[in-house]
Amino acid sequence: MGDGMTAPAMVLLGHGSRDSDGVDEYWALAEAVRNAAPDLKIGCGFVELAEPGVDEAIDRLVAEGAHEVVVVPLVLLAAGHLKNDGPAAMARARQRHPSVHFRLARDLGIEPTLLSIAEERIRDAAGDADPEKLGVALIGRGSSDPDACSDLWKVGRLLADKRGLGTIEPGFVSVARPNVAEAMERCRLLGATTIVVSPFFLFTGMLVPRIHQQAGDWAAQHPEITVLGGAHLGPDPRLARIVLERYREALHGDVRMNCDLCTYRVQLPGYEDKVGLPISLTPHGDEPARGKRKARRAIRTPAPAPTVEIRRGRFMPSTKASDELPAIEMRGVSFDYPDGTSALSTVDLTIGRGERVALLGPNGAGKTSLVLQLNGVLTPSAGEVLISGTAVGPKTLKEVRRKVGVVFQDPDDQLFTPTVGRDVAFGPAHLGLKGDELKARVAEALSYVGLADLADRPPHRLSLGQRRRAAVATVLAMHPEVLVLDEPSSNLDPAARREFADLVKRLGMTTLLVTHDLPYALELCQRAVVLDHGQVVADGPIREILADAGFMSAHRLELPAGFNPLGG
Ligand SMILES: Nc1ncnc2c1ncn2[C@@H]1O[C@H](COP(=O)(O)OP(=O)(O)OP(=O)(O)O)[C@@H](O)[C@H]1O
Repeated sequence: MGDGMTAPAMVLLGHGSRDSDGVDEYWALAEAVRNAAPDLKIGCGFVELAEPGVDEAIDRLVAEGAHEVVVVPLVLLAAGHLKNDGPAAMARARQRHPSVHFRLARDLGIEPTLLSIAEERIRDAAGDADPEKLGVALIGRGSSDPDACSDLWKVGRLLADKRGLGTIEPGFVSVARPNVAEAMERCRLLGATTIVVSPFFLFTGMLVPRIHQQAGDWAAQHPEITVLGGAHLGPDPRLARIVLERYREALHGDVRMNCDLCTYRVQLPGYEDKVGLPISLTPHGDEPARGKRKARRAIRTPAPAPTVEIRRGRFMPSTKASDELPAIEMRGVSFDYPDGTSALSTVDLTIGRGERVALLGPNGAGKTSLVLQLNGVLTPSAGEVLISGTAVGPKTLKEVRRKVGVVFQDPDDQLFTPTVGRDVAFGPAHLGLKGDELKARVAEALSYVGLADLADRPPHRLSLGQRRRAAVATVLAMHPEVLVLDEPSSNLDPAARREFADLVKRLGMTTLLVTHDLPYALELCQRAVVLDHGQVVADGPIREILADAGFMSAHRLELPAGFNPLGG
């Protein structure tokens, strides 16, 4: 313990960013808060992507003697990070320091000074544009959390109210709609000839330039409209006063929108009985991420499935991949098709050895485009893909295609020779296997999938369920390290579904299951990654994701009628 500090202390909780300018702006605002309250002990910490982490910031203050700590999140609107990561940081801190009193302040929220700063940014951009012909596309981050999105609409309404700023049309750069182009289009349809695109962001980061880029794309289609880029709020020293107000509110217990206390935080009946603690109280992970994005829901690291072992019925890869290296790692992967369609946008994804992960998302989300990066059929426009540490590229294609076995939805894409046995032999024969070794490889793969007796059968004489298992055997014969299954349950009858699920479980391999069949995904996987518009919008325990009705409908994911993901 330190010098016996008695006054309460404050932690400024930043989100962190991969963009160093965004992190610098956080530090500038922290400096402004320090200047505004020189006597207050202030710690600084981030949820992710920058250091120090919030836990470290809290521990430092406690080590210096603080026994009352107020955490003030530097976020504009309450959404996932405040509702989940803030309370999670509190819960961890309470466990580590049971004698210290922790309080979580609310978001900066809809506040007059903040509105004035936003107004100034819009006016600076608009110059002397005629207010009658002015439209403002007020762009927020976008969230699956309706509270955060609806707050942006309130901000828009308040800015439109008697300030002479013209038409204000809210929009979102990711996840939620309307998007940037749609907000601008609404301004145009309402008669604007000048549109200011104003990012309602506290700090810059990866998304503010993206807003301007999207606005630029729209402007290129509408030469008749003057489009002006506005600045985000930035570390304006006036914000320091709001931060201190939030600190005082929390200290005196008067926090009205605080999900650490909110009785409405978990609205699912029986949630805690069935699932345990709410996600906001589960550990966030051991450390802040270093330069790698963790999606909002990556709150709990799923326990990896057991390592592949030599046992009857389990599959054993021929080469032993390093246990330390993830089976799949995608770092900042973006991909555009030649016609310019953006299919993936800065995807970060790490899948550990032995994990079974469901890749979910609505039609057109980018699932297939992602899968095809894993075996080098498509090449990222930016970023990189590593399979067990091997970077996917022209020189490693052969190795990577052996390591990643993709089983397509239509087994007939993989079964094209006169007999099942020859189909299974096809890949290993190309690897150079011959004679008894090749025969043994085929027999082994067929026995894993329960088709040992059908090696001489023509594939078209098998049932769909058998053909799908035969397709799995064709990739198992290559001794892959990763299995990718594309819609494996489609069109299977209940018995064949069950047999296939049993096979996947028995193989115990690192598996990426791409599917719209959510109950099947829940049965086979503990973790889900949700893609939408080419971005990872959730990554975490599948049960919690499927149980989040708001999130699910925001991403056009529907459970079958009457299916309760929390049951059983
Ligand atoms: N060959 C292509 N050329 C141009 N755009 C493409 C091509 N293939 C896919 N896209 C576009 O890329 C985006 C992602 O498509 P993708 O097929 O990866 O999605 P998906 O999640 O697999 O969809 P689904 O669930 O319907 O199979 C979509 O906007 C789609 O229209």
